[in-house]
Amino acid sequence: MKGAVELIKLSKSYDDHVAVKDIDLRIPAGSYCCLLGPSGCGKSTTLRMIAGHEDVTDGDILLNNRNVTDLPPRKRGTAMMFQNYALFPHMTCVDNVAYGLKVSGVNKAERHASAMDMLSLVNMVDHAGKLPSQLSGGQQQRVALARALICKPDVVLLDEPLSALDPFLRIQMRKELKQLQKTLGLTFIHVTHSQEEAFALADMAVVMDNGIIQQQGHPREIFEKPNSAFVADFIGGHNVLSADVLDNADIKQPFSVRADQISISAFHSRPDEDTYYTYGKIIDIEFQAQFYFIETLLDSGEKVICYIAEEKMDEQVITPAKKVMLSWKQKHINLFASF
Ligand SMILES: Nc1ncnc2c1ncn2[C@@H]1O[C@H](COP(=O)(O)OP(=O)(O)OP(=O)(O)O)[C@@H](O)[C@H]1O
Repeated sequence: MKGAVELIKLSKSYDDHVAVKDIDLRIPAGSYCCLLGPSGCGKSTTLRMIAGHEDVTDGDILLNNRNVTDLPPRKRGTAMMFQNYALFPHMTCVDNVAYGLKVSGVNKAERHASAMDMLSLVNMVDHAGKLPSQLSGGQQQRVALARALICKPDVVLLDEPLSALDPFLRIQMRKELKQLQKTLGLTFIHVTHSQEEAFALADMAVVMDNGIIQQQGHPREIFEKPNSAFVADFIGGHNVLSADVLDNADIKQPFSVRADQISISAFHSRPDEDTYYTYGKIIDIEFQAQFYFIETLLDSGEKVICYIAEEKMDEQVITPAKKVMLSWKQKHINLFASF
C-alpha cells in the first residue's frame, strides 16, 4: 500500500519564532491520521510542510520512503484540501475539479471524464454544472475533495476541513470523509483543534502543543492513558489532580482520573478496600441527558468534575453545597509519564 509518511527531526522557524520543533512521526500507509492541538501549536505548519507549501527549516519528509523535502507540491504525491475549500468562484464544479489536470496539460475530453468520475465518487454528479456559490457548505466540501483526489494522490492533506460547517453537517461529512478514506485506501492527514472530531475519525491521533508532539497513538490509548497533564486537560473528560488530594494514598506526583470513573457518596461513607477517596463540596449540577455533570470543589481548591449516570444519581447525596466523598478504584489512577 502506498502513502507512508515519515517526518524526521522536522523543524520550522519564522525568524526567531520556532513553530515546529524537531518532530519525529511515522504515519503508516492507509491511515487516517489527525493532527490535534490548541491554536498555534504548529499543526497547520506541519501539514503545510508535508504539502510543500512551506519550506522546511530543518529535517526531512519522506513519502513512500522517498525524500520529498525539497520537491514542489505537485511532485510529492500529496493533495491538499483547504479550510475554506478555495474553489474558483467563476468556474463550474466540473471545471474546478478538472483544474489540476488542465495545468498538467491533459486534454479537455479526458480531464472532463476524470472530473465526472471524481464528482461521482463524492455524489455530486448532479451538480457538475453549478457554480460554487450555488452549493451548500457540505456540497462545496465534496467538490473540494473531488478536486484534491483527481491527481491520484497517495496522501490527502486536510486543513480543518469541517470547521465551516454547522454541527449537524459536520458530523455527517465526518462520516463521509472516513468512508471515502477507507474505500480509497489512501492516507489522510487531517488537522483539527477538536478532540471529538479527531477521536471519531483517527486510527492515529497526534496531540501537539508548543511545536512538539505531546502524544501519539490510537485515540482509545490516548484517552485511556494521557501521558501528561496537558494531554489529559486537552482531550477533556479527565481531572488532573495534585499528589496530596487523596486521603488514603501515598502518591508522589500529579495524576489524572476520568470523570466517568468517579463515584459520589455521602460524606461519612466507608470507602471500599480498593478505592482511593477524597472529600469535596458540590458546586454545580447539570443535566446532560445521558448523565449528570457534577462539579465539586476540594479543600485544596482543586475542582473535580464527575459524570454520574442517571441511575446512580442519588439526589439525597448529590445536592448543591453538600459535602460528599469522591472515590475511584485504585486502578483508575493514571500517573503521567512526564510531569
Ligand atoms: N507565516 C508565518 N509567519 C510567522 N509566524 C507564523 C506563520 N505561520 C504560523 N506562524 C506561527 O507559528 C505557530 C504555529 O502556527 P500554526 O498555524 O502551525 O498553528 P496551528 O496549530 O495550526 O494553529 P491554528 O489552529 O490557530 O491554525 C504560531 O505561533 C503562529 O503564530
